[in-house]
Amino acid sequence: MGFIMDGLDAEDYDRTYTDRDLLRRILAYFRPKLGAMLLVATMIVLVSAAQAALPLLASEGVDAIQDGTIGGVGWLLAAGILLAGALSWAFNFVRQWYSARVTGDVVLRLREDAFDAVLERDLSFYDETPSGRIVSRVTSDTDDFASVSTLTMDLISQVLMVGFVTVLLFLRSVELALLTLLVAPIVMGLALVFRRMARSSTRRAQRSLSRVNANLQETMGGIAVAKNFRQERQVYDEFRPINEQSYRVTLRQGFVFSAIFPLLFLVAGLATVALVQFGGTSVLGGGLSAGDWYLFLQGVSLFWMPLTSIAAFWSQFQQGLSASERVFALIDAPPRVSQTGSADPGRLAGRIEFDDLTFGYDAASPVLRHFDLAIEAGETVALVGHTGAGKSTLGKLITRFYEFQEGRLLIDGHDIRSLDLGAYRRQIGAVPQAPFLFSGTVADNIRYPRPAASEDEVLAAAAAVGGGDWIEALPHGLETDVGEHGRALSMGQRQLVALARLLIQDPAIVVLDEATASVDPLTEAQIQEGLDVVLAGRTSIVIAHRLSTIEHVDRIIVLDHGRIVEEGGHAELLARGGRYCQVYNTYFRHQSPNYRPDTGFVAVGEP
Ligand SMILES: Nc1ncnc2c1ncn2[C@@H]1O[C@H](COP(=O)(O)OP(=O)(O)OP(=O)(O)O)[C@@H](O)[C@H]1O
Repeated sequence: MGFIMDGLDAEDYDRTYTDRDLLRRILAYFRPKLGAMLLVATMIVLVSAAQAALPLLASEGVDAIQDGTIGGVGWLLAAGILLAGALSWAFNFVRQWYSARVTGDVVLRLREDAFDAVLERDLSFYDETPSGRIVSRVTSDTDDFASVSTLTMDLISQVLMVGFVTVLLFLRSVELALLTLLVAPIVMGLALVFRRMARSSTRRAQRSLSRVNANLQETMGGIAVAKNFRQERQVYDEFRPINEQSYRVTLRQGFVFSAIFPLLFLVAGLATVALVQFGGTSVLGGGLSAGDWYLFLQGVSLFWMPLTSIAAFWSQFQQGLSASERVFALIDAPPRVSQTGSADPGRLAGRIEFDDLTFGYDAASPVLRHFDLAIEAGETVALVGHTGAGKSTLGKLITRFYEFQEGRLLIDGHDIRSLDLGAYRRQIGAVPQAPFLFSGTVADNIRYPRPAASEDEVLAAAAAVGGGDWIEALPHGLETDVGEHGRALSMGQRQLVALARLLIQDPAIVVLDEATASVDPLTEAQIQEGLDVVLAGRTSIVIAHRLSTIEHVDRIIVLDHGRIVEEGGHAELLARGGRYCQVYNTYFRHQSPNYRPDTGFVAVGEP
């Protein structure tokens, strides 16, 4: 199937539930709504009885016409039909209203649970799963699930009506009733065969849709870059096959679903022909009244409607089932980061020790092998090294976003796995290269880690960073709106906000991925001053990209392919002429204020 199925594989955490498990999970969501469900069930019975009464009354009318008594009972029958219609409408209204409420409440809970599960996932989950796919599970999949419950109630109502009609038919003529029923197993058999095909094609259609979503999400996220490089065409070319795949998979699904109808109608048509033939002959022979025959012909259409609609709804039903499967898989995905204890770490001093630690994003190809490193409490360490050396990886392990495979990671001498994760993370301040700001004001963003922080605290934090001059440059000071993702602020200003935010958080350990984007010298100086304030008294691990940082830290650690190849102070390492000098020549030399092109190289000795 090649192209059509490319990229539609399950996510790592996807699983297939048995129908029983799935049903049990779904029912668990409905259980708290038992009262409303009972009311809906009662309404369903009443609606079905009222609807089944209609053909019965009409058949009485036909009989009355035949034996000439219609003049006497006609108005009574007409009133009865009117009443049955009105009651059926009223019961149906109550049923629809309550079932909409039940469904709405269930989707509300399911969506909350799914969103909760998403928030609980480790960062590794977000690295591996495109955000569009996650969004698709929380939104459209839960919607599809809602349609299952609505359909289930519709189906129950129809099946009940079939029950009433069947009883009526048997009361009138056992042979004709048996003839009508004879076809039911054939239809059910067809529906069962169809079930399996429908479920897998639906699952693929949903995956292809979430692929479209993921692509759109990524495109929107990087639209500025795409436009900058005039890559709109390439973006379009990437989108086209994904969209086309979704089209083909959906078409295939449509084909599978439409194949069942002609078959069902054929079987239904044959059964009706037989009834017309047998019934007609019986009426002529006097074995059956015209009214009964009419009832059978009406009954058979009432009887067929639910069966064909089961098949018609099957697509949505399957869609809903596999949607619920996808939502439950998201909710049930086991965490990668597993804590063995929940000890309260108290206020951390901040000593960090990697002890013979082995870690790989993929366990088969470790990034760190038997890695040892001790960072003392309050020490500021700069990690340097070529791209892919493992600098960010160390940060991700300290922030406990990833689970390592072997060895130990000790925080103040305690195994990191034994700590209460929430309490531990609250004491870790992580600043990514491009700090993320939420929509709102600068003050809101500074206050983010501690919403209860007072205005004065926010102002003090902002003022402590870079002398606070930067606040005056903002159009409305701390009340300036930062725009979506902080786009209304310059890169430098966003970094200053992130530093002030750290002061409000007051973490014991800071993991800072320095921005590579260059900022003007004034902002650079403000950031440096801000860093001095923010990092003072805390253990700091800086993935260093700025010369001024590496000149000031307590210790520089040079990483290469996940190993420490050199460590020490800036001057000491420069004098040594080793690996640090290579890194320095490549990344830091040109940042010196006295830099002239092709100057400032530090001699590197033979390794
Ligand atoms: N989420 C991930 N999944 C799989 N492999 C990853 C992931 N993140 C990093 N890696 C791999 O791990 C290795 C170390 O990456 P890491 O990001 O730690 O390097 P780095 O030194 O921080 O590089 P840079 O300076 O470019 O950020 C690289 O080979 C990289 O390809």
